[in-house]
Amino acid sequence: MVKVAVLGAAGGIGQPLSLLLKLNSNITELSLFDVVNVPGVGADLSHINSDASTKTFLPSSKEDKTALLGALKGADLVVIPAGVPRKPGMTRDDLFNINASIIKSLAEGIAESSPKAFVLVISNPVNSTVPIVAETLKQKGVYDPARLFGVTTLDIVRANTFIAQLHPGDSKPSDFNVNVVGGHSGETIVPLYSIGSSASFYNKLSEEQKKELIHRVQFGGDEVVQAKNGAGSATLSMAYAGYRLAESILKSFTSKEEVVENTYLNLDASIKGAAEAKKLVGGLEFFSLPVKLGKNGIEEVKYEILTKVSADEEKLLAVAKEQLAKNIEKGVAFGK
Ligand SMILES: NC(=O)C1=CN([C@@H]2O[C@H](COP(=O)(O)OP(=O)(O)OC[C@H]3O[C@@H](n4cnc5c(N)ncnc54)[C@H](O)[C@@H]3O)[C@@H](O)[C@H]2O)C=CC1
Ligand SMILES: O=C([O-])CC(=O)C(=O)O
Repeated sequence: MVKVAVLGAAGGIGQPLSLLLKLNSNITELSLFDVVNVPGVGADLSHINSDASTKTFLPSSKEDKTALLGALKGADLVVIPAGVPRKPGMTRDDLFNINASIIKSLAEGIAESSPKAFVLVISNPVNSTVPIVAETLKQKGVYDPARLFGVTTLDIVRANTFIAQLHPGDSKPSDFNVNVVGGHSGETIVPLYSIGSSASFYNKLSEEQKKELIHRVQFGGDEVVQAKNGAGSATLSMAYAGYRLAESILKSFTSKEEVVENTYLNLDASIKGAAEAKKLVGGLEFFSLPVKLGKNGIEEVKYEILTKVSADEEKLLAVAKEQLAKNIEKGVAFGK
């Protein structure tokens, strides 16, 4: 029995993400929460003849907390794409003022109704919203850092696609699983193309092409924001990426093989490898890195990758760390 709750289920990401989750045979119950339109989304999905049951929860007023608490009750995994997306000319940090309080109130609901759930945070700015959730759960005395995941999977998905596009004929996107570390906005996103199966392809590029490729991964979100021209940001590719992380987590419960994904996590000393990682990232409390997944959440941080980076990547990391420190501080201060 696996219950998954989607908070913000009627949105641009929430709808296709809920569709993908409805198709997952490991999920028995899908719980859809939003402040608008969610009954229609639920009715539509409920006709699909996959086995997960579908329930919807819509608050009757701003003060009504029962819908959220009902949606979350007994949830094993909670995915949060609730909040506002960017318009052209905005940074992810510009979303902080609106999304920070949305995230905080949702985290309070989680603390009350599903304190043991795995929480996957999609809402931007991820660099700050994840610390907000951590602080909120800490205050409520239910925080387990191994169960909190900032969703940065879209950066990896993009990094794989964009390098393959530079080598048409001799590679395809599915050949790659590029490590992208750091955070999830602009220069805090650091693709480590020099490591693993991407290295030989990356090394064939000119210096100019390398720079352009890294910039494209760091600012890939802007491409979609501009193309949508005021109608929002990435939703379909994001639903795919969020689903990939959720699916991997569920798979890790029963898999005999190691399941590893990248996530923006709290480098808390209770997690194996986190103290080593924290030292390597200059003491930052949050950072996206590959982690080993399992029944209890994040079982181990694969920090070794940080010891293998090239001199150029080291420079990118220095910039990322400086910006991340500010984003984390802002989230922690708000969460408190
Ligand atoms: N982590 C990542 O890689 C990515 C993150 N995002 C972020 O995801 C968020 C959602 O994006 P979209 O789905 O495109 O936006 P959207 O506006 O289409 O959908 C957001 C949904 O959240 C709902 N919502 C608002 N307040 C709520 C609350 N208090 N409780 C529950 N639901 C609430 C809205 O009613 C709406 O249905 C944005 O913050 C966006 O920046 C987007 C793409 C990639
Ligand atoms: O760019 C945005 O605002 C949405 C996002 O996080 C992404 O597409 O990576």
